[in-house]
Amino acid sequence: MPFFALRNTPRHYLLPQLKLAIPNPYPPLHISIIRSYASQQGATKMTSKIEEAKQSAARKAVEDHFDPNFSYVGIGSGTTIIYVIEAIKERSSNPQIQFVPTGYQSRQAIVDAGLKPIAFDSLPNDVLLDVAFDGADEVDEDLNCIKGGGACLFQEKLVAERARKFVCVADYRKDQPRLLTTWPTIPIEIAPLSAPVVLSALRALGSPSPTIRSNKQAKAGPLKTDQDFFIVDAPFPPLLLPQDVTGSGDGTKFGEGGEGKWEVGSLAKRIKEITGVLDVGIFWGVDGAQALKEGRGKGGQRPVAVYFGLQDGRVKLRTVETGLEGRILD
Ligand SMILES: O=C[C@H](O)[C@H](O)[C@H](O)COP(=O)(O)O
Repeated sequence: MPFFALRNTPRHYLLPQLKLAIPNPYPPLHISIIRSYASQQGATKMTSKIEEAKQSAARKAVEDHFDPNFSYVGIGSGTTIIYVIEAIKERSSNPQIQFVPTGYQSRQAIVDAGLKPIAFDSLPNDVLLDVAFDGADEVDEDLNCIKGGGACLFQEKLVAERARKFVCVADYRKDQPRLLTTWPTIPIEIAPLSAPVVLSALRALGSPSPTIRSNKQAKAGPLKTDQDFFIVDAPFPPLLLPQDVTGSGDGTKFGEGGEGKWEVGSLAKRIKEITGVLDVGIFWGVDGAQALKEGRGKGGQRPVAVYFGLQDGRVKLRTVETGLEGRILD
């Protein structure tokens, strides 16, 4: 079904319809041969398409939001941010710029690129970062993000909130109408001792099977974050936006967990309230531009702009103004 045909459909009805069935064009006998060849070829092609998409989005984001005269720049974590650093290096050799990392990997990447790192807690009190760049695991229509797929979220949130603007860079897979459309779980950083309490609180909120993330080798036990904490991955049904939420006939507010349905902000708040939770991998609320306008003296968790690298090499920019459709950049 073409997307434009769905545009007037209320979003919470639309989500299940996006799971399209793809017919198999090959007869059964040929399937295994084709599969092994295609999976090798396909995986390589797919990976390079994704990497190209990340790189072109990073280039555009840096072109639009980085100025070599900046003093402080936040650098997120993950695979996409490496292309951001690369693009910054191409544009600037100003040794005065200080780069604020969001964890171990991020700091290493800054140092490896020959840039100057400064720890978050060494920043002068009155300083706001000129910009913070970071990736995301999924971004919804209102630019709320899921982050923490690579186990970094707490420091990323600190840095995003300390920046005048958070600019997000991602590939086409992350561009979705609602959070938890294709990304399956909400990453949550917790104190190890609180694990049983947090898991049962999450079940009570409607998450069917929250799990503690393991290291790649399961025998190495739970994965530890940069804070030496655990990550819990909690599945929930796709998250609603405020515009999806309507009062139901019996006076209960839709989006507060009834029938397992949650609105983004309501769920983020409820999870954050659980004792033992350091932070939640939902970046929501005001963005940097709104926060500064309201005189909050700090930035916001939500990006002011998201650059998505597309499969065809172009880049799509989404802001609150462009809506889900976004704007294709030249
Ligand atoms: O935990 C990791 C961070 O939140 C990343 O920014 C996020 O997972 C996106 O990572 P990538 O750029 O590798 O897709």
